[in-house]
Amino acid sequence: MLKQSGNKAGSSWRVLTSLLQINRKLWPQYVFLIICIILAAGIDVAGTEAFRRMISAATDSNMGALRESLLLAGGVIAGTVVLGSCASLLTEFVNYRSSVHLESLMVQKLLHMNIASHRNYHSGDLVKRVSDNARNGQIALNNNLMDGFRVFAVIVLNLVYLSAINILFTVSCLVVALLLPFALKYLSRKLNVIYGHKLDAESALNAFTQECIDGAEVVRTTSLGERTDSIFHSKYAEFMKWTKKGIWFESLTNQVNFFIRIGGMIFIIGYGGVLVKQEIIGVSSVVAFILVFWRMLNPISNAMVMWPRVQNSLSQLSRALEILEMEEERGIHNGNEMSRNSSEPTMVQFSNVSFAYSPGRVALDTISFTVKAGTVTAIVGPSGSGKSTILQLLLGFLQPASGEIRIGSALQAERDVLQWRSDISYISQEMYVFSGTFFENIALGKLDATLTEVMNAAQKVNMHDMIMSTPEGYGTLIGEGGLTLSGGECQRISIARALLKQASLFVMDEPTSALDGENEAAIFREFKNMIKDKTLIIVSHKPLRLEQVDQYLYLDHGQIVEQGTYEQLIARKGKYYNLLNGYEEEHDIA
Ligand SMILES: Nc1ncnc2c1ncn2[C@@H]1O[C@H](COP(=O)(O)OP(=O)(O)OP(=O)(O)O)[C@@H](O)[C@H]1O
Repeated sequence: MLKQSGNKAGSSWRVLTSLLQINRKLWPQYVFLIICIILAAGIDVAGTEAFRRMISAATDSNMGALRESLLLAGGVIAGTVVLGSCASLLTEFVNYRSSVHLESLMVQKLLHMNIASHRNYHSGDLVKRVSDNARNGQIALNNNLMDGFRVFAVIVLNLVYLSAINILFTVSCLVVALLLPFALKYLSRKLNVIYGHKLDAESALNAFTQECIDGAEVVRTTSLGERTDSIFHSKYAEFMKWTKKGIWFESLTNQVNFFIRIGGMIFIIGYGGVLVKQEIIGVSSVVAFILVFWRMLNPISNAMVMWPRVQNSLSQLSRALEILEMEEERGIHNGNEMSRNSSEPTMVQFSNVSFAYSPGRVALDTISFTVKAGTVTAIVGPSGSGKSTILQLLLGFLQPASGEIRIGSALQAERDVLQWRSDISYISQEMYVFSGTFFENIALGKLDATLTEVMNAAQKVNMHDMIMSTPEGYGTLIGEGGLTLSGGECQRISIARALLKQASLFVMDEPTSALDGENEAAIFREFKNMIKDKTLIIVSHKPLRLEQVDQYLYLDHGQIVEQGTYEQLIARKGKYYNLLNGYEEEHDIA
């Protein structure tokens, strides 16, 4: 089952504390930013006081007091400019650093996470979690939290200031202002639930869209078109349902916000007028109250929509954290053992190995075999018999439920998985060409490879002439945005990559499935030269009939049912014999 929903990482508080830990190197910058915000709120209060004094001085015709209040206003303007610039520069800095840091942690995690967990997610969903949820969620959270500090500081400092003028008036105004959070609490909670559903629906829609694009050929060449259309529309309708609900609730939130603002202002003007008439406060103080509340209502209104926004960014970030909490491959960070990384041939041994992808569905059932150093073993058998599972276990992508796997004297369960893999040259069934040049793609097998080494490898897989016929030769771009290669050419590139690695053990999963007879023969001729001092394990659907294969393992329903040389299996006239006969008849091979 592919995962779509992302609220596993837990409560908002847990997401917040995890992010604080992740960004601990940025704590000094965060603290400095908060100090700037508090100082800016203090300057805001000083601005109101300067205004109040100006009005008072003007009504009293006191020129000395007017000059002083103008000086104070000048200081307020200068302080606002300096602190505002510091705060915006720091905000940009922490936004950039924290989002890039989170994204890079996620990319590292994706490279190191257990392959079984990786398969639980759709690739489109993973891309969205890294490049959208992590980046936008982190930036939105920073901005919303800093807005929160700003609002808190503005409210507290302004209330202290107003209390110095008249406590009763201040408390009454505060009560009116506090109506806002209570009125909007219910709406915010609803909005949060809606945002969660909307994210899930959007994720499911994106994953399905990517599947349609990736499988475009299959959709077109089968009768899937109409079905695909109807699934897309139902997913789109689900997404739109939550989008519309979200818009409606946002609009309701804004309306409630508006009415409380206007009501509050009417209350302040009315009550202030009564206090002036009773000569308890002066007109300049009422103006100060009006100014402060006019300014405070904005932060309070923002505070009300801020919590749903914080919730939205936290639910985005919980999808990112879910990836960071995934189990990594065993021993990935140990690095305390020296790698063998030798090109000496080595023995491979499976002892009583069992594996099940899910309880009750056994893929491999207590299998044991030995591949002697420097020999070639072909694993054959019908589809679903467990051939690829053996390779996945050998490569350490999967862990056996029971039994042991050894390369030479090294026991897999005791070794760092990266060092273990450094001894293996793997040619996968899925040939992947990265976006880059021919040189870069082949040199992935050996990162310090020279052009001559890369050319040698390309020559061995019959690709050199083709590469030299392209405009830039080995510098020609291939993959996405570059030259498009055929399946067979991609396969030859990945074989060249593996040849360059020069490991002690070659493991090949259907290595020539996309090749025509001529290229297949050429590659196997080359293998013959290459593998004369190597151990080689080949998995194949086809009943490979290669003269250099020393041992065949015939797999059926997760068990090795036949084992021996070509001659032994033919003489036995068992399952391998039948498979070979059937294949040769089907392909008209004499
Ligand atoms: N990721 C997976 N999750 C669940 N079951 C799986 C998974 N991969 C393989 N299986 C099941 O495990 C069994 C062995 O699969 P495996 O891919 O090893 O067979 P195979 O012989 O390599 O098949 P093929 O030749 O078609 O590639 C099959 O029953 C298959 O359905």
